[in-house]
Amino acid sequence: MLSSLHFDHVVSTELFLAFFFIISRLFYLLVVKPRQNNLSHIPRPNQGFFLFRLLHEPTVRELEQWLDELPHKGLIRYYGLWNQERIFAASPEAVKDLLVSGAYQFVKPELQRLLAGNVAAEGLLLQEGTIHKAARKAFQPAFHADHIRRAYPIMWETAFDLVNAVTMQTQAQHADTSDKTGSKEGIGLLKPLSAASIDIIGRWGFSKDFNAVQDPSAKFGRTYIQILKTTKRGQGTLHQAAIIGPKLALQLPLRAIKTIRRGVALVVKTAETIVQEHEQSQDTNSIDMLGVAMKSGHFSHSDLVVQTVHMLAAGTETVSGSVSWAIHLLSRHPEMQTRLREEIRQQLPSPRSINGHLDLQEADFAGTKYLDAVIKEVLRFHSINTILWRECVSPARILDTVIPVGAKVVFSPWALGRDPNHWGPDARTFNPDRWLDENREQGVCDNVLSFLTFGAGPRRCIGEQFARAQMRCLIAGLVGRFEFSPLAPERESDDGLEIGDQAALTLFKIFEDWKIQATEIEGW
Ligand code: HEM
Repeated sequence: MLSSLHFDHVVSTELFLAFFFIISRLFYLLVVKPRQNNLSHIPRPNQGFFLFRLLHEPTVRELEQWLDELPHKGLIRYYGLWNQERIFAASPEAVKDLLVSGAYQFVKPELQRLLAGNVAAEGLLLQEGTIHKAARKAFQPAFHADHIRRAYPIMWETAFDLVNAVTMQTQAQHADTSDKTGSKEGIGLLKPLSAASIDIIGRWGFSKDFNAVQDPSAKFGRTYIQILKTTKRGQGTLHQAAIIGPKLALQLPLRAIKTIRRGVALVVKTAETIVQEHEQSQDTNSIDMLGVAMKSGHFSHSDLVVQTVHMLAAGTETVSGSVSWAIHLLSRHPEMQTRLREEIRQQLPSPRSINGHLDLQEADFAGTKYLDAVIKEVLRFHSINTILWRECVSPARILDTVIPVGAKVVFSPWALGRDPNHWGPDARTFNPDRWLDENREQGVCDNVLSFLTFGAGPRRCIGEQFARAQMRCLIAGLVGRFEFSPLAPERESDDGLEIGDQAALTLFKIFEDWKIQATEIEGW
């Protein structure tokens, strides 16, 4: 009896100590640690009592609001999930210190490496230091202007496939509604757009025809679209995963995680086959992206497999998402859409008219000034990357502030690209003409580092010109042939929060059920 009492006493003391330890640890992590650095001079917005926002990670909307309302000298400090401190590089000068001079002192944080590494593999985007520098140098020739120029016929051919796929959807929709009320259901554009970006990188990058647009049931394209697809429920799960920590979340027996793992296994297997085929090929003049990277002699077999998986991820959703934004915005501005269609029809041959050899070249776009202005404006107004992250790994300076090791620093292509301080009072208006107006004071913006849609410095997007070229072809094909209009204009806005998830950690993810009305316009 006595020993049992003694045992109970010991257990309850241990429980009490464990409880006390957990509470003090939490108190230290949540309350003491966030205040333990010398960054308190950086202005901070009023975010309310910390217990009420413990599970909230501020969205790009909040960053934009703080840019407007909080007097600052280029840095803003705020608290995110679990009261963890973030330093927001809020001016082009601060961004320069972060991304240009401090490119290798600020690395991609663990969260991003874990999430991206599970889908996109540890390729160029996630490599650091000297390993990154050498890999980047080896890849650079593959993205040279001459090499991108050769991609135009491939991209135009894919745009042609895309136009046909959308035509089939609109015809099927008409057949469905012909005997009913004629109600508008719209078509889903995201899937064929994702398929087009998969086909383009397959054909240009790896000499591989995934045939994802023409055959939506083809296994590779179908699986890849499934991995990257975004639903409201899926985004909810992702937010919960961020709360409990991605390491733990990735171990949970969730259906979404199993689907992603299965999908990624197929992608890795496909990449392995692609690399093997290249290694066995007798064609020593191979000029696709992988062939050029192989010629550098820098990469081992397994490096090439990783980089192949990686390029597929980096170069698909970003492009399909940005084209989706373009179509959404043009659908809301019919006068701009008509002007663009007229230019496309005047300057470019219809994909239908060039039977057999769809041989469009970069030079054909010499006269499409308005198309290029629309693309620039879409990329500025709706950067697909909302907030990007860094972690300080060696003491560094941003402006006049010493940033301690371990600090999380963010920059926001979305918010800075729409900041009236750098783009003028109409910064939050979609206006492609700003890129054509030679009379604008100070040019389009006062500092090139206010445009961060492709990042900046030595880690700037290597695929930028390839992405811009794809946008030219895909938008020209679609707008040349179809008139797009919103399904429910009264519920939509240029900001487009209804078509995707702005709270996603890095990318603005377009929902797979986003629909739009498309009508074929004869004559091209
Ligand atoms: C509209 C389309 C695209 C956008 C908006 C975009 C945006 C970006 C941004 C912002 C970064 C820098 C990320 C950071 O600093 O944290 C980046 C890096 C990168 N992008 Fe893109 N990208 C696009 C298309 C592409 C394409 C088509 C490819 C390749 C096929 C590609 C490959 C990469 C790679 C490999 C990196 C890492 C570069 C490095 O760290 O050296 N991207 N991209």
